[in-house]
Amino acid sequence: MQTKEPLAIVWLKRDLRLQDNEAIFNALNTGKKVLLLYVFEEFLIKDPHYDIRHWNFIKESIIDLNKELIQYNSKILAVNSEVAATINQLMQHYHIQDLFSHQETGLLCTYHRDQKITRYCHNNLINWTENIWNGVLRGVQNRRGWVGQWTAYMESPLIDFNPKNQLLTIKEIEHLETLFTVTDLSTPIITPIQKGGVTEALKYQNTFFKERYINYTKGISKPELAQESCSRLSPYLAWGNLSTRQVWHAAKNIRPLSKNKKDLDAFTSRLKWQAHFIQKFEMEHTMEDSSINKGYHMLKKSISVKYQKAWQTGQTGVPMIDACMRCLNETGYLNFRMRAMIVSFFTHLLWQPWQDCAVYLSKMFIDFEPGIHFAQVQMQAGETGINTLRIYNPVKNGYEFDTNANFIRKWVPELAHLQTKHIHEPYAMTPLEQNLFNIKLGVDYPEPIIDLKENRKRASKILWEMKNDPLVMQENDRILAKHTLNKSTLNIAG
Ligand SMILES: Cc1cc2nc3c(=O)[nH]c(=O)nc-3n(C[C@H](O)[C@H](O)[C@H](O)COP(=O)(O)OP(=O)(O)OC[C@H]3O[C@@H](n4cnc5c(N)ncnc54)[C@H](O)[C@@H]3O)c2cc1C
Repeated sequence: MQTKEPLAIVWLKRDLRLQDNEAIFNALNTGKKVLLLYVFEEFLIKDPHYDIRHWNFIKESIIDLNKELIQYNSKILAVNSEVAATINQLMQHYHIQDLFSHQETGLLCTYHRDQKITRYCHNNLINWTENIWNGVLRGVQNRRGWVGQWTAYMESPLIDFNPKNQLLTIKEIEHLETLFTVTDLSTPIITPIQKGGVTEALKYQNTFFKERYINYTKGISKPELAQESCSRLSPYLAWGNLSTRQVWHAAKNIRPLSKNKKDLDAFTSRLKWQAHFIQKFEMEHTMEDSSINKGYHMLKKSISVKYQKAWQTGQTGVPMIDACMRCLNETGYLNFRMRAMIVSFFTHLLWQPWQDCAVYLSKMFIDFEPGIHFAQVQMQAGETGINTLRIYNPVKNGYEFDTNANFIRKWVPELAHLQTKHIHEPYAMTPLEQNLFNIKLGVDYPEPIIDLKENRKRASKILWEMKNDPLVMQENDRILAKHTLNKSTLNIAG
């Protein structure tokens, strides 16, 4: 009987890079032949949190990796299948005892899939080694010592990619492809959404550290300026084209000569927030569809399809909200403050459940990262109990952060010809002014779908009262004990 050649498999997920990839490093360390595998899983493709834009980003990332892998005469095996079924097929040709991947802090459906894979590996005598993802720790009960461990992880050396002829060759992979439905990796060439891949990620990183970061704090809340002055690294971090540790090291390297250390430090502190929120989700996975503070489970809101549709499509009659939603739908990006504002509008002013808004936004954000996303949506909805309740006034935010209304002009072109004050508050125009400026509210642009002042009052009253509810307060203590960090440790200096 012919013996099969041993093969170690790297199951790529949200770690679509070769450098500083511990799963690949560990697989190569076995000394065996190594296959890099990406499985496009049907259950995830169909999951309501995901959109075609995410799968295109992943495909672009794989194409980019394949370009890099040509020099090693290899490529990624990308198939439409299930992970266990894929390994089963591969076992027809190879002796498989080793599977490597990063730990995933993902949706409940990926947790259940991982439980299945654990059983599968156990039954098939496969060792599944999962390594830490960006400093997020598994199985911890509280945050004692967390910052120290996270910092030590970030400060540790980057891992080099050095395959020494171990990767399966292109020819061998093409032979394997005959066993599978191979994924069609083609994607639209021109798109307003950030493209995936390490090459793109490095372009954003390099331009940011070269000059863009200088305006980081000045621009972070402004929807137009933030597009330039923020790093725009979030999708590359979320899908792992870059590890957080790579970005951390790059920031540290330029710091000694930087004349804008304040901006640089404001940026690197966000990298710590990233892990902080994902860690929270890792320790509180029910946050995907229930409020972390159980006291808010009694808060019931009735669903309005009309309101939700108007919000999703940017037709609420509140220009700043409509501009944000249209921009997000088209580009997959919004800066932090505007994300917070659209959540507040949906949950407070439209009085809709945060869960519905979380699902829609996860589809639209090209950087959808479950750990950050659910925690942030709940925080902005005011359902954590421990955070300050903020009900954003979209008109005030418009005047403050889009002072000349350029952002609204761009995304709500039907208002572009108006004077700035009318762009911010078109509903305040008299019939005579509407006539004069050639616009008819309710025809050319919607009247506001709600009364901003009244709805704000209602939300404020209910949510402030709930803060004193005994269960909310009891839950506050639990959350603080389990998840909070010393505030000063969230800022890094030097
Ligand atoms: C309702 C809501 C949902 C969000 N959902 C996501 C999400 O799914 N994925 C995601 O990456 N970010 C999310 N954020 C956080 C933040 O808005 C984005 O990370 C940021 O706008 C991305 O742009 P950037 O890469 O230019 O950020 P930069 O300001 O340049 O920050 C650098 C990196 O730090 C991390 N970061 C920045 N701000 C935060 C924050 N407040 N909390 C945690 N990490 C942060 C991100 O990884 C980001 O790429 C959400 C915020 C809100 C209010």
